[in-house]
Amino acid sequence: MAARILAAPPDGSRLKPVTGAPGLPYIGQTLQVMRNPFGTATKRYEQFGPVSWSWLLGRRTVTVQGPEAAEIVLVNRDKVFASGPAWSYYIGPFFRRGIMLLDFEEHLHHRRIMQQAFTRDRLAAYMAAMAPGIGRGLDAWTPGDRFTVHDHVKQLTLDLAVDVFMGVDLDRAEADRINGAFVDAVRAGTAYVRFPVPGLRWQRGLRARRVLEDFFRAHLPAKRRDGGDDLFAALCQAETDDGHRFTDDDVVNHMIFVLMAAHDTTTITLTTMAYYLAKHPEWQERLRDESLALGKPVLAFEDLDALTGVDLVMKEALRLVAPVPALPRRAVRDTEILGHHIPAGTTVVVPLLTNHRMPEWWPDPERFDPERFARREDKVHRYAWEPFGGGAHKCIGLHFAGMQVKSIMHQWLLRYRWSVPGRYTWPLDTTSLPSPKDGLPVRLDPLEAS
Ligand code: HEM
Repeated sequence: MAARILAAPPDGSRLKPVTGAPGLPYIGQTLQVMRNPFGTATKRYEQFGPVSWSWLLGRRTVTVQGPEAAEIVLVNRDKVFASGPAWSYYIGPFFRRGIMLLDFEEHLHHRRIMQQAFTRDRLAAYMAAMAPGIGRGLDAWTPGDRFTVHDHVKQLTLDLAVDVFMGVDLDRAEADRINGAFVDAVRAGTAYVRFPVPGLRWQRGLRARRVLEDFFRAHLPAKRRDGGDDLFAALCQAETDDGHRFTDDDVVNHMIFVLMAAHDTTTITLTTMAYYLAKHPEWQERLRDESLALGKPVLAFEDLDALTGVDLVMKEALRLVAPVPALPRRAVRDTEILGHHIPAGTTVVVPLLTNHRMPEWWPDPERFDPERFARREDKVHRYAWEPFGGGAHKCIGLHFAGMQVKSIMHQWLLRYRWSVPGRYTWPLDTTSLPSPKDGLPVRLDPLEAS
């Protein structure tokens, strides 16, 4: 494909233009990137280096590969890369006014209030609150030959979110309705047709947003009145030292966003861990031995650092399959990245999914090798391993995520052993957030019987 420049650098600037093989206007490389993100990224890097452009989902998009460029964009020293306008293009109608869609002063204001819902004491309370739900959820799993991990884990994390985040009792039908709305809202972000057509992703996303807003608005007055240990109550009560609080609209918008941010990402992490632990039974046994050695049916806050194996496997799973595959930003002024001219208004994308498998930064990147984190291969660059992003928008829930993933994995390892046939390779769908097309069917055996 013919190489073309994005825009000529200003005269006398000594900057280089961004080059790329943009493809057809609007569509460009969308299909290639979604269907084969790794192959497409490698080819691009070989041809154009770390900074290149193409049409992607209707936008002229600069993709910056590798940790050096990622650091420039995410750390954002000159406040030139805005998150809101970039993310809004993909998910704005469904997740508007979520914290990730706010920028600069306003973002900082909301982030300082939200931080109150993620203090150490709050985290310890969430962790204690989720333990019984994890046990109940896992006990309800039916062992067998074709147990679909992804679907069951998604159900479990949603049920936990209802418990720990919302603190409300929902019957199965209502929980399913809310889960369905989240699924539709997330999938709408990567719709090819980006306006409402009945039955297509975009329209389903808009309908889902209404369902979620009505749901949280209906529960809000009681939550403000009664308080509680859940995240919903925490957001209602959160107050900074100088007395700033969230309005009702803020609480609804943040709840919708945080639930989405929390439940899909941990589901993908656990599913990826389960896949590699099925492919590498020696690792599954090592983790199980550690959990057995702990001698506790339920993981406590102070045990989080004790399970070193699960920590390594979680990190490696997040490297191999970054649950948030790419982070978009919009340049609000003319700027530069690694000596390339980026005109104001350009969408810039940091591709976490493919950055984590660059052979330039990771030895044998396709290999599942959790020990690489014990050897600290990630130290090659601060942004080589970046599943939680970085800078002002760095994941506010990263400790929560670790806590939830480890709590679930601990109880899971103590109850079940799981396996896949030796020749099985999962079909990873990368057209939205990454997930296995087949739901990851495994053979699940109760521990005492296997
Ligand atoms: C393994 C699980 C998770 C992963 C991989 C993950 C990843 C990320 C990433 C990459 C971002 C940055 C987005 C950007 O810069 O554009 C982010 C932001 C965010 N995450 Fe997570 N996340 C996870 C779990 C969670 C959980 C459990 C919660 C809440 C309990 C959460 C809440 C948020 C929020 C609120 C933001 C926006 C922060 C801001 O804009 O200031 N995440 N997450």
